Amino acid sequence: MTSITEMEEASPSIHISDEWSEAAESVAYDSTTSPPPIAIVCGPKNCGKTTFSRYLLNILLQRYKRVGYLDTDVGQPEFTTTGFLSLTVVDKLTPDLTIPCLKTPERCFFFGDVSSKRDPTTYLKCIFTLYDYYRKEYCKSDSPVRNEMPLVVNTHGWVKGVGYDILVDMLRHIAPTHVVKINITSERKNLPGGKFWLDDGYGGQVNLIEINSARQDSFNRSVLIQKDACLLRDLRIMAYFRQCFPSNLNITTIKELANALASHPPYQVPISSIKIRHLHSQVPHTEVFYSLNATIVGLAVSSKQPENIPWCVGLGIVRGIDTFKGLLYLISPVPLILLEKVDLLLQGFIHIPTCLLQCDFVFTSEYFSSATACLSVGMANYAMGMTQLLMPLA
Ligand SMILES: Nc1ncnc2c1ncn2[C@@H]1O[C@H](COP(=O)(O)OP(=O)(O)OP(=O)(O)O)[C@@H](O)[C@H]1O
Repeated sequence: MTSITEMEEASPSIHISDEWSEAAESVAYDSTTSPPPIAIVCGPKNCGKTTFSRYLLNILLQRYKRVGYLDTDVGQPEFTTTGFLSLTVVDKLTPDLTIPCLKTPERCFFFGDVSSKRDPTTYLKCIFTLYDYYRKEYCKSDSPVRNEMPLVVNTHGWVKGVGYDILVDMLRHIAPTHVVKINITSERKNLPGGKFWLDDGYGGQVNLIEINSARQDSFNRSVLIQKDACLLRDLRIMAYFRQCFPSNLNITTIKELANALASHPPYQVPISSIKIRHLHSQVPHTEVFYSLNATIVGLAVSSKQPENIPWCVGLGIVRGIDTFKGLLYLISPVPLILLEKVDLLLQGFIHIPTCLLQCDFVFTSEYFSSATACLSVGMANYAMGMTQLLMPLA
């Protein structure tokens, strides 16, 4: 197993100050919390929340066999692509803290947007449901101690206005054992001091640990790098669909990925077997297929209770729709065994990266219909794919 020293050597550009390492140790080895700790990491945008959360995850893995990671940063999640809210169980150290990696979450929801702004209520409902699932599965009072699992919650950096209210609601619902608050030098951008989310008179036990964002040298210069959020999102989506192909297949450029996706045999999904839901917009009934073609959709399993948000198993690209045959063609790395459970496609605002579309990844110019069957270069690619027929979904 990789040790922490090896890990720090593997990511030399990451600076772990004494303050950071003491904070992580005090969460992991806090003797006052007999059940495993539940730690929320919060602070303004780009202050190092994700970097600290990853580091904390590794420190906890030295003591616990596995650690839960509740990712509430819907714009730039750690182990999934943009638009997801997820609970992932991690049982291996991350060797390089600078490289994000995709993991299959234990449970996830497709929120379908890069920010919670458009629908804070649903956003919070997803997070509360994920947290309640964690409590039910890993904090049962009658469960053996070894089944208990600590939890790290990474949060979004929107800490003013509605973003602040959302964070307070999250903190109150989760009632963590530890809150790690990261401050930056620009004080007005920081969260309020103290246990800002608690009402006066709260009797519960919570440890607030305040730390500063990382500084790198004797001049106390910040190491924070402004990220290109759009680029990171696109890279995440491309890495996700790269999983459609074996890792030993030589796909190193965006063009190669676009070509590979263009000739990848899609799944055939009978339109009659699925429902379509638009998450943040209303689409007239007659436009549903137009709006779906050449888009990314969340692949979900609808719940028997309509008030419940449907669990999601992954993403797919709608490659084309043939209304004449009643089939929808879908590309997805999700294994067939999981896809068979999918009966709901969720459409949000997560788009196919433009750089992929600028290459050879051509779509049918419009969805098929009896009246408008058309043949284009894209169609030829597409038809080639169809010769290697895949199982239809149940
Ligand atoms: N301790 C550190 N050492 C080196 N670089 C760091 C450190 N902390 C943060 N950074 C760099 O600063 C940038 C922002 O860090 P990070 O992504 O962890 O912040 P964040 O608070 O999660 O951001 P956001 O609010 O956008 O989600 C990243 O490029 C990261 O590599």
